[in-house]
Amino acid sequence: MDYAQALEKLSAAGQEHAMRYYEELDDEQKALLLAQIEATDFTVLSSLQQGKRENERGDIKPLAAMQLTQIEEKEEDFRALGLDAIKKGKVGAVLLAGGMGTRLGSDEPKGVYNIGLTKEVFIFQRLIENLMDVVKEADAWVPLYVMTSDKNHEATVRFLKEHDYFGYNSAYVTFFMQEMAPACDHQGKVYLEEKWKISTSPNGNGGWYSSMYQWGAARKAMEDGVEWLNVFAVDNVLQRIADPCFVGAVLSGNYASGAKVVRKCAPDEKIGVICLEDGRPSIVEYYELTDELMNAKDENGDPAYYFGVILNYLFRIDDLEKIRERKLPLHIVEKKIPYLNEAGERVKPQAPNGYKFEQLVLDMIHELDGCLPFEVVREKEFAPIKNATGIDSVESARELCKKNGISL
Ligand SMILES: CC(=O)N[C@H]1[C@@H](OP(=O)(O)O)O[C@H](CO)[C@@H](O)[C@@H]1O
Repeated sequence: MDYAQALEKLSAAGQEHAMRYYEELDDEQKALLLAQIEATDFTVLSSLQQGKRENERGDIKPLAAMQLTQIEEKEEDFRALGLDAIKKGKVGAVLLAGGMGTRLGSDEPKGVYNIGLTKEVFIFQRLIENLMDVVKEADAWVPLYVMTSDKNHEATVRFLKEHDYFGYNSAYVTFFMQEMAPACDHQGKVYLEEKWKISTSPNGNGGWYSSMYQWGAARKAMEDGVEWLNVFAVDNVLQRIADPCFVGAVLSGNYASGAKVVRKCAPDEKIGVICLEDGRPSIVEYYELTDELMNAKDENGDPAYYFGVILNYLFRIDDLEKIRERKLPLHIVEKKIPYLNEAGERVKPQAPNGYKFEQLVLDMIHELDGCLPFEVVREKEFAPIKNATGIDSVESARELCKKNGISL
């Protein structure tokens, strides 16, 4: 893309200011900026300019989960079915690791964070050790796809190589990168992070399959005979991955997808709740949950929206392929975005100064025809690390690891 084409693209989106330092740049910087303008989808910004700040939700109703007692009754059959699929190489695992450890006070990829007390225990290591349990049980490697981002790709690949993938067979590890979306001020104008670089951030965890496809990793998975993908977050160190029982339950019910859920520990716990939206499975994220939904009760007096997702989903690739071209809703999130001011100086804002645009994995569930909410024991499977201390922190996760006999 040359200067004139870039300017035309920017003008059409009302973003000409992104080239205001162009004349000051050297040739390499000019080329970088032009390439970024070519690659960036500015149409996401129009949702803000049209004044659409929030997702409009449909008619929300409760959705029953398959509960622990029901699972226990069929556990043996589910496990056998799941293990068979894993042995045949039909189940892959997708680690969503595009994020940084910023909230933990680290400048490194989140998975590189060491939660050990007496020895090094990195988040990535914990997750790989969990997956190894299944590899041993099935006596088969589970293909592992690791999603990184522009912010952490090299550091992640280097770290895992240096640690010899914590014993995982590297022939079964594939990396792909998450796409980025521009970040803008409250008026919808993109920020610059350098004179030659527009501020961008990872486009949310809903972009994982299209990124996996664009990088050729999805095609490779299909060619290798993978039929199901277990997507999971980097931050839950008790995460059971490619869990044979969960896989078997989803397969036996012939669902397009499954979601591991836990009973919420408080009405305002920060997890998304599984529900029906206009008759289809869906998830309302915690920051979009209204007081009415939060406090609704069922006929037994229990919370009507009791089950929250732990960001561990199983998807059938055939069904993902059907929805790959569909546009997922955009969630507009207010954030602190470092930027260059009028004088060209770098500013690290203390308060939110603009928006990032994200697609969310939970919206993929709504696009699919079916989803099995599958209850798990939270003390055994849910130890998310979001903060350094307090709720959902390194500290609380360590406690839970200890209770599960994991030495740190
Ligand atoms: C978009 C998305 O997937 N959000 C997830 C994710 O939220 P965070 O904002 O990253 O804490 O993790 C939660 C579980 O820890 C899950 O309940 C929620 O739905």
